Amino acid sequence: MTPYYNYDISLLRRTLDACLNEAYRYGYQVHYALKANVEPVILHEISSRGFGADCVSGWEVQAAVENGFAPAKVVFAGVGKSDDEINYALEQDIFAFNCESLQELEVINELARLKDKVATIALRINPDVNPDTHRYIATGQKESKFGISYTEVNEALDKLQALSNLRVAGIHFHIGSQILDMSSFAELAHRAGEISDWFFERGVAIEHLNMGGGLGVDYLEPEKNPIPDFAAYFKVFDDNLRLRPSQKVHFELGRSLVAQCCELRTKVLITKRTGGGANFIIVDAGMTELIRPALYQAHHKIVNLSAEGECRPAERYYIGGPICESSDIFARDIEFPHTERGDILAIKSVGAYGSTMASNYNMRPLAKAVF
Ligand SMILES: Cc1ncc(COP(=O)(O)O)c(C=O)c1O
Ligand SMILES: N[C@@H](CCCC[NH3+])C(=O)O
Repeated sequence: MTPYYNYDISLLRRTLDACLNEAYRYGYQVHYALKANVEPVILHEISSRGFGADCVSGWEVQAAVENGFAPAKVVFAGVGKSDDEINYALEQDIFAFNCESLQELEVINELARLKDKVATIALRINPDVNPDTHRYIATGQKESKFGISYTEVNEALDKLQALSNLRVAGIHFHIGSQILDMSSFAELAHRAGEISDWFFERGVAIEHLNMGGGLGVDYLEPEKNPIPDFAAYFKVFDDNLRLRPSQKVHFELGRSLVAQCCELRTKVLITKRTGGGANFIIVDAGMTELIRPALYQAHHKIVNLSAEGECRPAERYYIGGPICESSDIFARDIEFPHTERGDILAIKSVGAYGSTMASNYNMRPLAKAVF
């Protein structure tokens, strides 16, 4: 039955409660970013606690609504939304569209007009903050494809005068993912306050400031730090984000809520030595179940469950999957207990961007989940 995703629902619940306790302290609303994980069991755990949803496609909006998230707490971002996706979200009366370009403002306005509706929107503004993370998952520098740039905000305001089927209620930011350096969030909070003031000075009352997501997790020592430091994270915003009366702050957290509650269990198929002398373990999971190492050189801790409680000598190993790609490698030259064909390994911290980024490449079936 390997490979399969093995979930720890108790850890998920503790993580969600820790997040909510800290967010409530400041009256913050957290929307769960569905792109991280869309297992219905997981979605129900999250929606039943009152989290909102952050979606990046019409299908995610549908999954959110079908799995208990209130449409009035759904936000819909995305640099390219199709008319069908926008129409579906309009019919659901979602909380806000996070708009990422001037052209998108016109498109949503027109589709709302055809339905005789007024769509609530937030402008996703690219704050030009460059966090310390892999360049493929940084999203808020000025070269990024996401959001409306600083230089276009004046033009956006002019355009909005004529778009009577839109109501601008918020501003939205998302600087990237797997960010552990709180100073990037402090910089974002300052920038967001300045931008909100800029709108007020021009007669646009910003009701909500959406800070996006991005809080990172400990991939090196997941057992030591299973629950991210939500207290420090929200405090940075409380300390650095200057609010006007009645303004609300929203977040879109994905990884930090679900990454640690799942491991990928996989069986050793082959052990072999390459011509270059590398000692290889080939397992039955591959980049089809977890693409993060191949795509971002991401590190995931791996343990040999079969060796637990045994006294096996340590060796140096490469651990890879069966996929016909040289990048299908989970770990390179790591110290690991002596491993044999048939052993079961656990690849940790795969609850976020594991199953949602899975593929059928090499005609492999999607792996099952066990809770
Ligand atoms: C717009 C937006 N919001 C929220 C998230 C969730 O990010 P994370 O999983 O890092 O919290 C992402 C993904 O990076 C995103 O693109
Ligand atoms: N998929 C990425 C994060 C990007 C999230 C979407 N903006 C990861 O696995 O780390």
